[in-house]
Amino acid sequence: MKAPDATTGLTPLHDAQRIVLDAAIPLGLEKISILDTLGRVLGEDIIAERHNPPWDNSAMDGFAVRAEDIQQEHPISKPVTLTVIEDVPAGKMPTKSVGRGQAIRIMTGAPIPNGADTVLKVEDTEHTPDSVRVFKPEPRGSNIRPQGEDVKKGDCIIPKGTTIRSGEAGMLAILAKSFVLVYQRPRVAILSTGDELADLDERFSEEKIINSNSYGIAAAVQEAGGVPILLGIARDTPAALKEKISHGLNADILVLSGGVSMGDYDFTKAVFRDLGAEMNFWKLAIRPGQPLAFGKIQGKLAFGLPGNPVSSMVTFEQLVRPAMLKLAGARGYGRPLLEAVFQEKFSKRTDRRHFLRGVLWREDGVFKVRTTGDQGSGILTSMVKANCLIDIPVEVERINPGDSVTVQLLSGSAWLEQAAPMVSTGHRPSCC
Ligand SMILES: Nc1nc2c(c(=O)[nH]1)N[C@H]1C(S)=C(S)[C@@H](COP(=O)(O)OP(=O)(O)OC[C@H]3O[C@@H](n4cnc5c(N)ncnc54)[C@H](O)[C@@H]3O)O[C@H]1N2
Ligand code: MOO
Repeated sequence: MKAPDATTGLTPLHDAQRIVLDAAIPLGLEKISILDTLGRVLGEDIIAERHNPPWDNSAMDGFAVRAEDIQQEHPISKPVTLTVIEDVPAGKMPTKSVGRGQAIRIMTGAPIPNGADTVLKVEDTEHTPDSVRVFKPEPRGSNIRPQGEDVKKGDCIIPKGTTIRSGEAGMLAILAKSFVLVYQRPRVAILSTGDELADLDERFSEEKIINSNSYGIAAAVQEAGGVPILLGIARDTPAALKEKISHGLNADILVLSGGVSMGDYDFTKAVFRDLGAEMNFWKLAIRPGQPLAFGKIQGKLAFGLPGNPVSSMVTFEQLVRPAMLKLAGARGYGRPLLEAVFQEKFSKRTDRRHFLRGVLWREDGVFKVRTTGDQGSGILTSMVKANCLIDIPVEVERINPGDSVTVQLLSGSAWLEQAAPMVSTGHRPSCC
């Protein structure tokens, strides 16, 4: 790791990410039902034990024929007539072979009978129960889906480390895998610190503020595929902090928020050290989210995130989420990235990488992005409005409208849904 920058004393995010990822070791495996696999990471290679489709089958409703029987010079005026010898619906095997001058009526998905090498679409024919007239000759092999065109027996179809989506779930069913091995979901214990905090629904006096970080972080944990365990609020004493932390050490990751900066009541660092953690305390070269503690306590990853609500969310995104994904066995640890055209003026000092909360949309075939407005680290509405984080590198001092920027897409498809109404007005649709 590079030492913190000599003039600023700040540690590059990239170095912190490398240390965190090096410390994160994938969890064990468990066997689960196919119905529970959505979003889980596969812990085994899925090898096909049979072909899909299992046999050559028809891609159309029509007639299975021999190509050589339907080649004709004047199909409209002198169509060939074939004798229909059998009906094969999907789910039945043919019992007869197609001989010269013969056809078998066949439905989409049904196995191709022996002797046939081509399927005619029903709408290109005239037919009775016993005969079919062919008005449009098809080349040999038309409308036949060959055995194994999708999956070949013995091939690795879904590799270990794949996150299961609907396509993979369907494929598991095709391959008759009703139970599969997946990585365990990371359990993340969440603790908020601070005497100023009151918990949601608690009766509290006017000097208190509601603990929102625990709930934002819990949702972020779930979105990353983990299981949140809420430890509540620790008061600002080392003893209270230690006691609460001890409850969280059954989890795989411990995430604290608050108490990591320079205040008289900021004990996170000291308590982490007392608990035997080999501690990294960083002043990260990012904004928001400068002060941050990270280490291992009794083998568990422990993060002390900054208390400001946006800072805790942004540092979760950049450090905790990647660690969770590595624990969960995933192959990639980052969000999807896009290049977009910045729509505003922005300037900053060249000491920190900034993560601006942004609104991304597509207009005239181009991705465009603007900020959500004020970017203070206590302005949580900036996260509510955002569908992306705009990543402004450390060394960049100024961005002008029309400049290209990199954005990290936040969860789901919100950026697509929001695009249209937000573009024209620049605001969220108002509440009713
Ligand atoms: N002298 C310095 N002061 C501060 C520095 C610094 O470098 N030198 N850094 C500032 C930055 S940047 C940040 S970020 C904060 C981080 O402070 P802490 O992690 O110690 O957090 P707190 O002081 O406990 O709280 C900060 C702020 O966030 C609110 N908060 C805390 N926990 C929650 C919660 N669970 N839910 C909602 N809001 C929470 C808290 O009330 C404060 O307003 O330090 C700066 N100071
Ligand atoms: O890092 Mo603090 O998060 O800038 O407010």
